[in-house]
Amino acid sequence: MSATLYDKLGGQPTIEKIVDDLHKRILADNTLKPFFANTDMAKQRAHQIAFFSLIFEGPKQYTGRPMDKTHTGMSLQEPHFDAIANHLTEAMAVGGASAEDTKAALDRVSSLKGAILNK
Ligand code: HEM
Repeated sequence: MSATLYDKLGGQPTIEKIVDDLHKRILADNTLKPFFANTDMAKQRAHQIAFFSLIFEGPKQYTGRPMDKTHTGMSLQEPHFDAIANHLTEAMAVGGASAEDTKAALDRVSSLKGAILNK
């Protein structure tokens, strides 16, 4: 059996590192930061780690809401999505992910774009 993307990335410790770096980048980005003004970032961290585990074929531990319900009413536009995708790409590079694994991860996240933008 071939390794899952979750395993190839380095499992839970790497996903945690990537999410921490991603959240640092999001909160340092003035176009994104306001969206998270009322968000409990500790809870968000746990949900994001669990969500990536789910879509990268790691352990199924996600108990958050589906992507369309979560992001409804935020008036999210394509540039918001692209900004987070770019921060994720950089966080993955810093986390030591290969270009191939980063592309595979971004492909999965991008397949959720319609749901996240509620379009
Ligand atoms: C790029 C792909 C994205 C993914 C994979 C993603 C994933 C998630 C996940 C897993 C949650 C937690 C859901 C829950 O707790 O039930 C969440 C919440 C949230 N997301 Fe996203 N998201 C994305 C894009 C965005 C964008 C572009 C924005 C706004 C700029 C955004 C803003 C938020 C906010 C504000 C919350 C927290 C809502 C709350 O406080 O309850 N997300 N997202």
